[in-house]
Amino acid sequence: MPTLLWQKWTFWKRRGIPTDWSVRSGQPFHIADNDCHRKYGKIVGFYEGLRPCLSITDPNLIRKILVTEFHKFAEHRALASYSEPISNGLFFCRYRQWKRISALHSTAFTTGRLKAMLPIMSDTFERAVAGADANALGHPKNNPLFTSVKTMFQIDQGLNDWLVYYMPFIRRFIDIPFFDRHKMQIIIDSVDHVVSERVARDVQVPDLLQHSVNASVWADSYPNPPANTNKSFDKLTKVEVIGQAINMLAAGHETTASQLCLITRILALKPRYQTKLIHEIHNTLYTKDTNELSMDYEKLQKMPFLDAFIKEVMRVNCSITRIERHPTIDTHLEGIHLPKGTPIIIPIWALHLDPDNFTDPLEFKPERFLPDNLDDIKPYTYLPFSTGPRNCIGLRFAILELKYTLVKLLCRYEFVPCDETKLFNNDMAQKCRIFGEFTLVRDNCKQLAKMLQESDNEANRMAAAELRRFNLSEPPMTNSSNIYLNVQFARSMRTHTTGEQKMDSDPRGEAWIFVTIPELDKLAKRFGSIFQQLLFNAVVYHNATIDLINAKINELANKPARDYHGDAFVMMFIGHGKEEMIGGQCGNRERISDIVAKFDENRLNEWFYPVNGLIGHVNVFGQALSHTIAQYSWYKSLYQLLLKTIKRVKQDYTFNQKPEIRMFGVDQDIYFNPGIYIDSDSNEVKKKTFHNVRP
Ligand code: HEM
Repeated sequence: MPTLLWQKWTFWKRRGIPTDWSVRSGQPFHIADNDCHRKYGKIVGFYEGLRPCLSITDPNLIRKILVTEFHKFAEHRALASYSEPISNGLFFCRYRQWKRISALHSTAFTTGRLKAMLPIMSDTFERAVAGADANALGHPKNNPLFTSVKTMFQIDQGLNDWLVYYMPFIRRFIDIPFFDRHKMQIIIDSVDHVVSERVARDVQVPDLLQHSVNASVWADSYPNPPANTNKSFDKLTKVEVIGQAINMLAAGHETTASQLCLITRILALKPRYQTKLIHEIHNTLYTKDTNELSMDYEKLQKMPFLDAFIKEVMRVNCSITRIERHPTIDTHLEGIHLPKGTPIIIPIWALHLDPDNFTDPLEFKPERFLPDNLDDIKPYTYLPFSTGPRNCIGLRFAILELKYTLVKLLCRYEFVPCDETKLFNNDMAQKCRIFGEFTLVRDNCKQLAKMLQESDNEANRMAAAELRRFNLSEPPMTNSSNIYLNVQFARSMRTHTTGEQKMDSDPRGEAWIFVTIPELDKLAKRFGSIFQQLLFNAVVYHNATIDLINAKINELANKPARDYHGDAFVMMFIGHGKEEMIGGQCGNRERISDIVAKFDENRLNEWFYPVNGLIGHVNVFGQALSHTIAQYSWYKSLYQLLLKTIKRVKQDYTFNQKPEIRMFGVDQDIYFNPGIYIDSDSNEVKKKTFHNVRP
């Protein structure tokens, strides 16, 4: 026995392949897969019980497995048992059956068919939206089909799943179903009913199910078989038609639904993408003459940002996080001997998060998929739908469905976070750093953590934990040269005089930072970095003279308002600040208040202008600011400067909202509103929502 175990569990070691010995069971696949590749590299072995499995993120090997040597690696894992009708579905069936069924479905998603499906999509969308309005989806439990389809793939890691994965040979003796029999029966009955109705009434619906029905022997038997019926052997049987239908329901429902879910969340949390998409919708689908929006298949293909956005969503959140191939014969892969049936895992999520494949893989950056950058995507590193002969058959349909639904939704709704919206972990960490950065004093940090902890909001409690963790870190981040600030939610900006202004354009606007003395260059850069992370186009003018400042201000003053595409404008002067003058060593001096005066409210009023169409009204405002730095620059350290600023913040709580940056100028303060504020009545931390005006 020990020899047998030794023999089994040294399978990968003997082939010189690193082995992941972590206990994978209990962990979601995508996490276990990602961890193991980050730790051991691109080819990693592990064991499911005694069975050796190989996980691969090497693009060259992936190409071989999925494309060039597909015939050797064509099988999926036999998840469904033979007694389950879904075992006849494309995804689950064995290679021989798969070849026949996939050939019959090869024309299921041609452009012509997709176009024919658009009216069905439209109808479904309208009904879904009507359902949402009437709260019909508020009680999904009342709809057994909906609940069964939705929960079908929620693998509960119960005994059956465990046996299927770890002791598949047991199925030779007992029939172990992979899917819940009761739920599956509900789906089977519904599909059977629909198909029987269609066949009996000889109805043709331009959808996928019809494709299977038309390719079946079943179709020939109701009610009058066509005279020239081709009764060839390759037709689908009744159980195969049902198998396809359940398969498509399962493969097509949760996958697209979960993408749409994440899309709405991203849009709510990163509103700049909402603005960008609306712009593109407006530019592509809006016809000025008729004042109408019209969408069709071709137009949807001509929206590069929409395409890139959806691709990036599917990079960070691929619905299917790993695919598998099992060799159909004993074979070799780059010299590695693989016995027939060895599970080969291609962990799509780990592939998408590999820094070798995508720079800053945790950052959400749709720009990676814009046409100009597509060449940077290495082949076989981005596989949300897999690739090769056995890739997702519904790929084109799914993308069309996502694009269509998203555009329709954006034309009607704006997505805003609500109290239940969980922040992304990444955002959370950054948010906490912001507080850490700007509250500085550890007691403040603790106080804030306490307040967040005590609020009854899950997201706030997570933020509290992160904040505490941050607060323990040594040395304090405030002394680091890298300001790590990312106010994802900064959606408004205000100063003493302007009141709150919407600020969610992309970019938010311009930030011009003039620094007049070389000793303060570093500080200016840091503020430049802050504004950049606040999504401004930030420019730092080093060695700025008053002449340069005036020249830039004149340039701005003469720029037509319509040429300016941001919501906010910030000008910051960093200099000696002595007697509220700016200039220092670089030349003549000028009172900051004189510069500010050039940007008085009257001038700014000209910058408010309406834009007709989808976007609604965009408020553009500019504000000249000078900053505490002008007054406190002799502290020469941002840390001390901010300490001073915080002291002022504490002294002067004019607004009950906790500003992320509050800068004291000669006569202006500035607030970036991240969306979190302290409610003065309840003293709770709350999240604020802003509503854009849409027609
Ligand atoms: C965002 C949506 C979707 C994603 C991310 C997705 C992804 C995938 C992936 C990764 C596979 C595995 C391919 C492989 O093993 O190499 C797959 C297979 C499959 N998908 Fe999709 N899918 C989506 C939507 C759909 C839709 C809408 C349908 C049908 C209408 C569909 C039908 C199928 C079928 C039938 C298979 C099995 C293909 C075969 O084994 O030949 N999928 N999908």
